Amino acid sequence: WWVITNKDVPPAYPGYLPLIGHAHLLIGDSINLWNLVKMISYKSLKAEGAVSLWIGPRRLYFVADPNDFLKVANTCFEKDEVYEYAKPWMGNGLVTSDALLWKAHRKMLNPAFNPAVLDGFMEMFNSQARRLVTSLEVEAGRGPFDHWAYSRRNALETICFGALGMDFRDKKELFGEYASATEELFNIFSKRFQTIWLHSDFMYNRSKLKKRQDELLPIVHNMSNGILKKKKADILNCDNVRGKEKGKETIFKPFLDLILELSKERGTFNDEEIREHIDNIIMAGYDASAIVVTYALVLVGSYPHIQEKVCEELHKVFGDEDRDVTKQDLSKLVYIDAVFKETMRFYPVVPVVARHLDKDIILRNCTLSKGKTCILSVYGVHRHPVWGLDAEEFKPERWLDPATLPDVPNAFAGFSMGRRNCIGQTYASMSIRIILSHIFRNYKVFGDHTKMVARFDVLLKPVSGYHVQIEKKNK
Ligand code: HEM
Repeated sequence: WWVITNKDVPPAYPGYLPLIGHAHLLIGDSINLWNLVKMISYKSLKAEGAVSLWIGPRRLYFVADPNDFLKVANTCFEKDEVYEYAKPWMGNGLVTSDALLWKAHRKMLNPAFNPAVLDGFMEMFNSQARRLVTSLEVEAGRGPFDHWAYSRRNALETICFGALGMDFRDKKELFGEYASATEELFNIFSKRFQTIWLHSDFMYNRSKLKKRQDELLPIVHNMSNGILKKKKADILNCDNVRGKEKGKETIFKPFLDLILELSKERGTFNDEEIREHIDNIIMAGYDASAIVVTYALVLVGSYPHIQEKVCEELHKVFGDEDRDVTKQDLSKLVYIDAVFKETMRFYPVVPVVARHLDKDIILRNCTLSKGKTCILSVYGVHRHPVWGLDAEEFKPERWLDPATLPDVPNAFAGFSMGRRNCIGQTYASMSIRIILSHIFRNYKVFGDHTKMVARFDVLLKPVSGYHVQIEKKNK
């Protein structure tokens, strides 16, 4: 009642029940959870930016206003306690670490992800994109197929090769095992969140989900431990730690090299911390990038006029040449860039992030109090009225003219916002735009995103209706 009548507090979301609050709304699978996230986002937008929710006695705020999102994201850097669920996997890597450690480690890791370092990745991004194009050949002209499986494997190879300097490209089994273990772990975290009694460690530690988690963790840790062990052995043998391709040294410097150099020179990271950073980079980077490629193909495949513009632009820049995409090409491929951004706006792969409020925050229309959880809705920000009446439409054109973009600078949150945003965003943006340039130069794509069903399983993942058909283009 206090919340309903106090104008300083975000209004309560409908459906509150005594004792359990809104926990009953969580019941169901991860498709229901996604529908719930959308409904709460729209309600928050109607309520001028935010609503209050209760999971049992725990109070949560749900914020969907762009400026409020940024204010919370840049005021409180502490992650919410749900991130603790992932700690047995990711330890104190950047995604899950507490604010104090995060500040120190992020400062040290930022240089590894800066655009100048990433320029050295161009050749590798191109050769990985070509590898994806070649692997898709078997599907050309053969009807709808699951292209996510291809882009996921390719993205995992790219992250291992580019970020960690390890060539696992011919180890099929490793990928299959690792990818299904990470998929199941995400699913376990999501189920735990949806099952209120499993929020307590006491109950969770006695559950079947925890047992399964304990079986899966060695699979994912073996991969990162293997990478670390091999890298250290290479260094001891004075083998060059730079990325190597087909026996020749390439110019890119994997992120792991920087981490290892820092620990050697300054004793900054111990082995455990390095392993945790590896787990975070792989986990945070590979599937999110693969899913964006997946959504982009379905969306562009759904709109022939958009695909035509993509192809016109590619023809203008490359003519009939099948050459690599250069940095200069990327700056000319403005429509592909618009497709990439609009895909991320339309289907945000990370639809919400959560912070723990370590201080009171005064927002435009309400005050959030210290000690509570704040869910920041990327989806809500991307559907905010600042995007105009056509916010529900997939329209890459809106990105081409500043006049058709929102007049607030914080209306895009695909990589979160503020200082604790995605460290890998330039990597993701470069690699995805290069992949799209290669795919649309080689294939015509057909899809129908209106049939797509998605689920919220930490990431926003497609469940069905996302399969596309491809036809090889005559060169
Ligand atoms: C399109 C692909 C990607 C999307 C949509 C994405 C999105 C995000 C978002 C929304 C966050 C904030 C998460 C939170 O606060 O809970 C984040 C954090 C992070 N991302 Fe990404 N990401 C992508 C690709 C990558 C790649 C390729 C890498 C690594 C190479 C990466 C590494 C990270 C790391 C390490 C963090 C934690 C940053 C910190 O807390 O300082 N991401 N990402």
